[in-house]
Formats: sequence, structure tokens, C-alpha cells
Amino acid sequence: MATRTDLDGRPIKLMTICMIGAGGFIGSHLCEKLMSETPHKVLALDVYNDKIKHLLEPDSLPWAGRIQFHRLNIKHDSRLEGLIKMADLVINLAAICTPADYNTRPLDTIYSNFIDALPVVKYCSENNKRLIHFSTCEVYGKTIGSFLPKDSPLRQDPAYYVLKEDTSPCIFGSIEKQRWSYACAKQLIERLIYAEGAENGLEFTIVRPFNWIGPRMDFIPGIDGPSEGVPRVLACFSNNLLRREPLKLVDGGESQRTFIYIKDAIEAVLLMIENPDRANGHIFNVGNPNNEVTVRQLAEMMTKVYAKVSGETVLESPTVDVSSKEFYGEGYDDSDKRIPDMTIINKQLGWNPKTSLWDLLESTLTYQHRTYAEAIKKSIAKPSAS
Ligand SMILES: NC(=O)c1ccc[n+]([C@@H]2O[C@H](COP(=O)([O-])OP(=O)(O)OC[C@H]3O[C@@H](n4cnc5c(N)ncnc54)[C@H](O)[C@@H]3O)[C@@H](O)[C@H]2O)c1
Ligand SMILES: O=c1ccn([C@@H]2O[C@H](COP(=O)(O)OP(=O)(O)O[C@H]3OC[C@](O)(CO)[C@H]3O)[C@@H](O)[C@H]2O)c(=O)[nH]1
Repeated sequence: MATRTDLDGRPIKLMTICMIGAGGFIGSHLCEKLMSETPHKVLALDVYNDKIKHLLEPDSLPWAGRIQFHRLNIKHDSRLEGLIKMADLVINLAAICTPADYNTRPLDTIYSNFIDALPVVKYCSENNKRLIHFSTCEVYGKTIGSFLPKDSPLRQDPAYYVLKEDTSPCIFGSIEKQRWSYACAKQLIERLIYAEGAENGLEFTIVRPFNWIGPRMDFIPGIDGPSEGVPRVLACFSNNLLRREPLKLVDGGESQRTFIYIKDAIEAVLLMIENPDRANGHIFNVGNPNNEVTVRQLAEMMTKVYAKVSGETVLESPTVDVSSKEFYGEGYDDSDKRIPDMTIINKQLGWNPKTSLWDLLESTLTYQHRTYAEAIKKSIAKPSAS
């Protein structure tokens, strides 16, 4: 490999990266990128490795020896500190991060996103290890604009809805709206990391992903995950399309999101990894402000794209409305709108997202169809045991 240089033209030092949560959606793409495009070593920690199996086997892979999987639960495993000590950089992705869990398993959610992350921060601080911690766009909660009257002209003013790392407030609902257990736990761990930086000199970067989507996200219920499980919206809608069921729109599908292709987002993370002088001490929004849709529009676009890639016809009634209480249960609430401000990441790393929503859905739904269509057909054909 030719000498690789950072954004300031300096040679990039070879690193050993301890990646916690490496077996998940983002972790699998980050491992893939690090193996195929860099010479860095990865200590991949997770409870599962199904999504990175293709990187671990067979032994003849060009990167064999550069990625090592350690099956462990960071809640209770004495190997964690030793693995952190072996690394130059720690990336923490481990979390419960599916909204269906926030109001139904609030304790697990708070423990996972705050308590379980504490030893990671402590070991990094005590051993002078750089930390890239994955937080979330949900720390912003609701927009200021959502509290204005529906017909207020101020709702059109970006000052009332664009989310900025250094100035936007974090607006959550009441305590009984347990949806916010996740955002609140993520906010507190961000504050703790920031304080470790300020008081003890911890070198850190905090990433706030804005709805990264793509292949390998979550699971398809009844195929590679529990039949009653509720994954994030991409997998929910993929599951509906694969089964030829109407897509379920929660509370009318009026919430707005900006979706970014996982491969664009991973480029941003690689820049953070390899440009510590530009990334340390910063909190970065990572999203695609150009890909904003309502959830209803997302459903309509996914329906069209799926018809194109599968060759199947569209259902007569492609969507159905459900209440959030019916779909998620008591205590659900929602972020109304999520547009990331890109000033800081642009200035520090010169990064911009590239892929349009249509294009990213086309490649993702092609993957979903290729990976799951046969398995779903078989599962439907199989008479259920009664
Ligand atoms: N995907 C997104 O758009 C998005 C948006 C906002 C925030 N995030 C954050 O990014 C991170 C990764 O998200 P993802 O989408 O890849 O989720 P994911 O669920 O696919 O990955 C998380 C991984 O962490 C592992 N994990 C959880 N608890 C663990 C423990 N105690 N010990 C060991 N491993 C454990 C899980 O097994 C899983 O493989 C999370 O912190 C999440 O909050 C993601
Ligand atoms: O079948 C469905 C599933 C969901 N919805 C609605 O879609 C919106 C988005 O839902 P989802 O992708 O599940 O998650 P959120 O965007 O609300 O939250 C995530 O954002 C980042 C992260 O931190 C980690 O990924 C997580 O908290 C939402 O409005 C659902 O109600 C639907 O209509 N139908």
C-alpha cells in the first residue's frame, strides 16, 4: 500500500483500534472499510459476529490477522481494560438503539447507553487512549419550531429547526414519555466524556449520527431476528415490502427525517479516525440534510424502488395508518424533524455526503431483496405448527 497521508499531508500512523459493538450495523461497515482501504488493525468486540463473519473467514482473506474478534459483553468482562490498553484508539458503538426498546425496556436502555459506557470512558481516560464515542441525533430531541403554532411563519425559519452541535438546546418530553430514556442517557454520557476532556485531558470525538441506513441494518422479523421484534424503520418497511403487506405509518407518518447512506457516513468516520488533530475535542453531526422526507414520503419512495428492483407490482393500498400506542405502546413520543447543520464537520474534515435518497434506497433494497426474498417465500409456504 502506498504511504497514506492525512488532510494536512502528513503520513498516517498505523493504528490498533479497539472497536466495541463492531458486530452491529455501523461496526460491520466500519470494519469492512478499515480492512479494505487501510492497514490498521482492529480488535472487534461484540456479543455477536454474524454481520462481520465475511471479514473473519476464511483465513486466506487479504486482511487475515489484521482483524481479531473477541466475543464479550462489556457489562461484565474483565478482558475489557486489557483490550483497551492494547489499542491506540477506542471506538464505542455498543448500545441498545432501537426506538421500540426505549419505552418498553427503559432500564436496559439507560444501563446500556450510560452505565455500560462508563468503564469504557474511565479506562480510556486512565490509560490515555483516544476515544470516538457514538452518541445520536436524538440528543437534540424535538425542534424549537415544534412548539410554535402550526401556522406560525417562524416554522419556516431554519433558526427554529436546523440542529447545531454548539448552540441547539436538547428538548425532551416529560419523564413518563419513556421514549426519551435513550436520548437522555446518551446526553449524560456525552457530558461525562466532555467533562473528562475538560478536567483530565481525555482526547475524544463524539459522533451524532442522523439516521444512517443501508444493507445489514437491524433484522427482518422471523428471518434473522425475533418474529415479534420491531427494528428501525428501514427494516420495518423492508419486511412489509418483502411480505407484500402494507407499510405501517405511525401517527400518520408525519415526522420528518434526513437519511444518509451508510457508505457516505463511514467516509466521515474514517476521516475522524485518521485526522485526530482535526477531530479531537469535537462533536460532529453526521447526516445528509439534502435527503429530508416525511416518513410517509419514505414509504412511498421505498414502495416505488422496491417494485423496480423486485419486478413485483405495488399493492392497491400500499400503506396503513397505525397509532403510536398500538405500534410502540405507552410512553412513545417522537422527534418531529431532524436536519443536521454541517458547518463543523465541513470546516474540520471537509466532508460532505454524496448519495441521494433514491440511489441509496435502490442499492439497499436490491440487497434486501437478494438476501431475504427466498427465505421469506419459504417461511410463508411452510405450514405453521399449531
Ligand atoms: N444507525 C444509526 O443511524 C444511528 C443513529 C444514531 C445513533 N447511532 C448510534 O451508533 C451506535 C451503533 O449503532 P448501530 O446502528 O450500528 O446499532 P447496532 O444495534 O446494529 O449495533 C450495536 C452493537 O453493539 C453491540 N452491543 C450492545 N451492547 C453490548 C454489550 N453490552 N457488549 C458488547 N456488545 C454490545 C450489539 O450486539 C450490536 O452488535 C449506537 O451507539 C447507536 O446509538 C446509530
Ligand atoms: O414501521 C414503522 C417504523 C417506524 N416508523 C416511524 O419512522 C420514524 C423513524 O423511525 P426509526 O428509524 O425506527 O427511528 P428514529 O429515527 O425515530 O430513531 C432513531 O434515530 C437514530 C437512533 O438514535 C438510532 O438509530 C434511533 O433512536 C419514526 O417517526 C417512527 O415512528 C413508522 O412510521 N413505521
